[in-house]
Amino acid sequence: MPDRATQRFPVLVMNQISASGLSRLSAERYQVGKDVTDPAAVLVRSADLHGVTIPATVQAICRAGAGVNNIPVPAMTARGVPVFNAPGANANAVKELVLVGMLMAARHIAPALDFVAKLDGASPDLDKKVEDGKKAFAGFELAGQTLGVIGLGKIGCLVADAAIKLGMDVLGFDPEITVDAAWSLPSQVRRAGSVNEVLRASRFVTLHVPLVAATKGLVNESNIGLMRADGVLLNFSREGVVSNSAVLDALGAKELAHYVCDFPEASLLGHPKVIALPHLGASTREAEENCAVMVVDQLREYLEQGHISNAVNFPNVSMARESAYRIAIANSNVPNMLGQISTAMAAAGLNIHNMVNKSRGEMAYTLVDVDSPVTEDALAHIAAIPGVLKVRYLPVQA
Ligand SMILES: NC(=O)C1=CN([C@@H]2O[C@H](COP(=O)(O)OP(=O)(O)OC[C@H]3O[C@@H](n4cnc5c(N)ncnc54)[C@H](O)[C@@H]3O)[C@@H](O)[C@H]2O)C=CC1
Ligand SMILES: O=C(O)C(=O)COP(=O)(O)O
Repeated sequence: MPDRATQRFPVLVMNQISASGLSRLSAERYQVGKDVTDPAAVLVRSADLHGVTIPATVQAICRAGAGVNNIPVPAMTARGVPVFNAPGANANAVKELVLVGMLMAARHIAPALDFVAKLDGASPDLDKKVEDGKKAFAGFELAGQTLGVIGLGKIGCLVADAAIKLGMDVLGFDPEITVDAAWSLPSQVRRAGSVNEVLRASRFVTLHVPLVAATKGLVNESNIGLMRADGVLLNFSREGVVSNSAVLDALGAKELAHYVCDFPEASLLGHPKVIALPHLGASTREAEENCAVMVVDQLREYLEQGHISNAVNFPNVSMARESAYRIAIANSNVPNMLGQISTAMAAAGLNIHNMVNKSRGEMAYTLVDVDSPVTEDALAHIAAIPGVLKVRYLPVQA
């Protein structure tokens, strides 16, 4: 039987994850790398895990970022595997890039830079060319303009707040806004009743929703025409939230002034009215560190103590340790699971010292501290109960 208290957890790293986070995985307890086999956990950013075989050894997937559309969450839920993310850890980075995007569009920064790059430095009338040329790039100011924010989560709220501070008029829409998010918003943010209302009323519209079935093509052929002809659409959310063909048609018909996005899909490349960045929203040192530290700490708590925080498919669960012998069980949220689990424990001679059970949707999670060591046989009996998805034994390290 392996000594579970001293075993090292193999952690597979699938993207560039900040060393500030990775360094929190001690060499005594973790084996971290791009080539580890039989991983206990996967650390990932945007790598697409759909269609990838995720080994049966995996106990957790950690997204060092916000969006989890690259991860097969329902399949992981069915296996009792939590998918962690880092809510808010990169929100400021995205907010700042949204401000860049608005300013780039309003002040014609990309063509202006292009104009300057093409100037002949040896020309005797360089100054005159600059002064003559600049009128082509005259823009407008953000102050006084209306910004529509669709999705008032971690990023949308920061964008709304920054825009208010810049003197903009902000209109927000989020049918599922959380109480915390609502409290964090400046009182000046006006509430819209629909996406269409935002599109109609705003000079700038910025999207900060996750890519899910309900947000696929949120801005599309049928509603993009509601935007002002001098309007600017910003998409730092996900490519699929906007129909690129609808955008290109609207730009071509002069029914939209600019499309600013973080997703340079082929059809957008080279278009003079498209400002496309290479998915740079979260690519700051600070955001990368924040995300990595957050998910790594959540992972350690999960692997070593069984605690769960910020999993998108599990409830938050924690329980102070009062015994060295802890069992963590993920199971379907159906009747009589706890009864069967405690019966199996009693049959194995285990006395329950303390326990906590929480559920979220179809998933339930139980931490049980017992008074004596747990045998592999007892764990196998619990694992065999129909509806139990994963059982882990987490004894305290000697
Ligand atoms: N470009 C980049 O590098 C980055 C992009 N993102 C993207 O931004 C998304 C949002 O990130 P966060 O603000 O951190 O997430 P969040 O979960 O804090 O906020 C998302 C908000 O969207 C709202 N929402 C969902 N469906 C909606 C709908 N149909 N209409 C209006 N609101 C709706 C939710 O209620 C929630 O308040 C991520 O899911 C990800 O796709 C996030 C970070 C970096
Ligand atoms: O956090 C997110 O949702 C992002 O889109 C950031 O992606 P990245 O970690 O930079 O690959």
